[in-house]
Amino acid sequence: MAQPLLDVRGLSVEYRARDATVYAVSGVSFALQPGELLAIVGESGSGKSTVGLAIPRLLPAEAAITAGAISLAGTNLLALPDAELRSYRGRRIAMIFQDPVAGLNPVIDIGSQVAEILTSHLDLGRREARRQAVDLLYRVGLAEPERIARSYPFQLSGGMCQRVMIGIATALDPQLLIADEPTSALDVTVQAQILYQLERLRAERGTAVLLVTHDFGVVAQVADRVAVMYAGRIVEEGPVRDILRRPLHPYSHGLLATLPRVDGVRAHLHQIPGSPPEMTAPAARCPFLPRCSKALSRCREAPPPPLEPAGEGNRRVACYNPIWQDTAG
Ligand SMILES: Nc1ncnc2c1ncn2[C@@H]1O[C@H](COP(=O)(O)OP(=O)(O)OP(=O)(O)O)[C@@H](O)[C@H]1O
Ligand code: NI
Repeated sequence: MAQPLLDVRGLSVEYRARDATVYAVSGVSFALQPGELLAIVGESGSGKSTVGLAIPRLLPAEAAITAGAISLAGTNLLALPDAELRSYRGRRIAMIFQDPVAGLNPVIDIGSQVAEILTSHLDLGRREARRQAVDLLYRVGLAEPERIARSYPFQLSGGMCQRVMIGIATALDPQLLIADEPTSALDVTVQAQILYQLERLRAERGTAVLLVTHDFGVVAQVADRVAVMYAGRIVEEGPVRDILRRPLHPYSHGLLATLPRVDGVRAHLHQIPGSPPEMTAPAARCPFLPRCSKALSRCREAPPPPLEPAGEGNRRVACYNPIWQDTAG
């Protein structure tokens, strides 16, 4: 296969607080092709956002990338000088987050905020930037872009603000959009509209999207592939359809078993008995072991590495005793 757009290999991230170190991400690897939408799904604290923030090197000061490599179109982002990295952000890699209002300046009208990203990176006059800003607002599905451009964030709904954020994030046609829980704060109808925007972006502009979510319903709607995270590791990765139909890791199996089958009901992932381990020491055994009904003695010896099950091209599972049966229903 051609060189992937994004290649994350063996990424490990620690947070170093005064009294403890949190091993937030351990040996995470995945690749993303242009125009592909990969979802990272997992419970709160599993390390999803840490992975998303590590890519454009936006982790807080107490975080350290202790192992691994991250490359975008062949360029090693971890070795990129700060000045170059800054020009990568926005231009090649963009991010959107859960709270769009927090990302907007409350005292500047929307049109100026969108125009600002254009004029700061491109050689455009004010008038032309404003015109392109209005175009951009239209492109993200805002019906009255002229009026929206004159509005202030408090005059818009959360869904409209998230559309504006998608417009700002994609104004410069980035190769990669990292979207961290972009719809969690929105109600279900609006959520679907925002997901549709992401879907269009990658279909029409070939933008690769890394979508961080705790919601398997969201994954099922838009992702091509999914990486399931548990306690800082990817426990299973593969095409969404395959994983939904036949999850191999006992954790993914449990997650999907708790998913309501009725459409429109939002599923959350906190329903497997037990809780994830503290991540204050490097894992010496499979982190899912205490909650696993299928554990073998070798699961105590070391965390299982990602394995490619025979006959399951395109899939990886970090488990010595995967489940080989379809989900019921
Ligand atoms: N600044 C920090 N200092 C110390 N520990 C942190 C810091 N940020 C995150 N952590 C810890 O790192 C682990 C991974 O956090 P992260 O935010 O990446 O998880 P997440 O999967 O995105 O969770 P959520 O769904 O709640 O957003 C958690 O145990 C979290 O408590
Ligand atoms: Ni998060």
